[in-house]
Amino acid sequence: MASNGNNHVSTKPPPEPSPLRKAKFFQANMRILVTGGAGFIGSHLVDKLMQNEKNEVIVVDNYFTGSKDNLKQWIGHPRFELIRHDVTEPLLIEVDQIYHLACPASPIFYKYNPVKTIKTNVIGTLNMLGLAKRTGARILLTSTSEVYGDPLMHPQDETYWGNVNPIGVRSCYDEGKRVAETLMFDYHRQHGIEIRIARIFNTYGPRMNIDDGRVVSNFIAQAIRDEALTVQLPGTQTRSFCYVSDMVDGLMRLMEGDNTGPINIGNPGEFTMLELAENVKELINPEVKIITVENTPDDPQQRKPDITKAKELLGWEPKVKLRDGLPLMEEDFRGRLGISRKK
Ligand SMILES: NC(=O)c1ccc[n+]([C@@H]2O[C@H](COP(=O)([O-])OP(=O)(O)OC[C@H]3O[C@@H](n4cnc5c(N)ncnc54)[C@H](O)[C@@H]3O)[C@@H](O)[C@H]2O)c1
Ligand SMILES: O=c1ccn([C@@H]2O[C@H](COP(=O)(O)OP(=O)(O)O[C@H]3OC[C@@H](O)[C@H](O)[C@H]3O)[C@@H](O)[C@H]2O)c(=O)[nH]1
Repeated sequence: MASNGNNHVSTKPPPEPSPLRKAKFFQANMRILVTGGAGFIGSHLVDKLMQNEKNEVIVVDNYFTGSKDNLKQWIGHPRFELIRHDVTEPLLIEVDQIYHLACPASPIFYKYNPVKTIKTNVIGTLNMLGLAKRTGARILLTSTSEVYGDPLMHPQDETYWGNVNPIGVRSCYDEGKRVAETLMFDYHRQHGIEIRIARIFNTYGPRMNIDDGRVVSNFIAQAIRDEALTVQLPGTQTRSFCYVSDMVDGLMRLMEGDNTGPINIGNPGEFTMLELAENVKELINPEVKIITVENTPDDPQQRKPDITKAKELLGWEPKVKLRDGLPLMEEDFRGRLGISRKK
C-alpha cells in the first residue's frame, strides 16, 4: 500500500480499470496522459517517457503558455497523440497513468487571468481525478513550493503547513494548488484512487519561454540581449533552482514508486537573487549591468527544500549544479534568439 509517512492513507483498493482501456491502438504496455505536456517541464517529461518503447503518450494542452514547437519531434509518431484541450472541460479517454501538469506556472501568467488559474487548479484537477476514477489510472499532481507561502520554517519540509495569504494576488495559484492537493487526498481516501503529489521547487532549463517572466529565463535573456539584469527588491530573497532533467527524473521515480507524497522535489542549493544575477553575469555576459527594480506583492522571502524524504523514499537527489545548468540554458536561448556569443 502507498504511504506518505502519516495517517492520511486510504485502505481502499483502487477502482477496476474500464474494459475499454484494453482497446489500445498500439501494442504498448502503458498509456500515459501528460496534461500541460506542451509546456516547459511537460515537454521534457514527454521526451523521457517516449524513450521507452512500451509507452504510448497522450498530451492535452490548451497552449496558453505551452507550444507545439516543444513537441515537434513527436508529432506524427505512432506512439504519440497531441490533443488541443482545456482541462477545465471533461476529458473522456482511456489511460493507465496521468501526469497532471496543466497550469500556468510563471507568476506573470498565473496572475494574468486569476479566475482561470483557480478554475484550472480546481475544476481541472477534479476532471483529471474523475478520469483517474473511471479508468483506474494512477495520477500525479505537480504541486508547488508555493503551498508553503512566505515560509516561517526554513528549509521547508513536507510537514510544514505553510504561511499563505488567502486573498492576495498569488492566491489563485498557491491556494489553487493547495485545494488541488486536498482533492487528490479526498479522492484517494473516498475512492481509493492511486495518487502521487510532487511539490516542485523552482525549475529551469532549455525550452522555458523566452518571455516567461521567471527569474532565470529573464536574467539569461537579458544577459544575451545586453540588457540590464532586473533584480527585484530587496534582492536578498532566496530561491533554490533545479535543472529540468533532475526534475523529470524525480517526477518519474515518484510516479513509479509506492509513496503518495507530498514529496518535495527541488535542488537544495540556495541563492539570493543578487547572487543569481552575479552568476549569470559572470558566466554569460561580464559586461552586463545589474539593476534593482520594484518587486510584486507577497513575494516569498526565502525558499529551500528539505529533500530528506525524496532521498529516502525515491532514492533521488539532483545532479546538475546551477553553474553547470545555466550554460546549457544559455545555448538553447542563444539558438532561439539568434544571438551568438561575442568572440
Ligand atoms: N517550473 C517551475 O519552477 C514549477 C515550480 C512548481 C510547480 N510547477 C508546476 O509544474 C507544472 C508545469 O510547469 P511549467 O514550468 O512547465 O509551466 P508551463 O507554463 O511551461 O507549462 C504549463 C502547461 O500547461 C498548459 N495549460 C495551462 N492551463 C491549461 C488548461 N486549463 N488546460 C490545458 N492546458 C493548460 C500550458 O499551455 C502549458 O503548456 C505546473 O503545474 C506548475 O504549477 C512548476
Ligand atoms: O526579473 C526578475 C524576475 C523575478 N525576480 C525575483 O526572483 C524570485 C523568483 O521569482 P520567479 O518569478 O522566478 O518565481 P517564484 O519563485 O516567485 O515562483 C516560482 O516558484 C514556484 C512555482 O510554483 C512557480 O511556478 C514559479 O513561478 C522572486 O523573488 C522575484 O522577485 C527578479 O529578481 N527579477
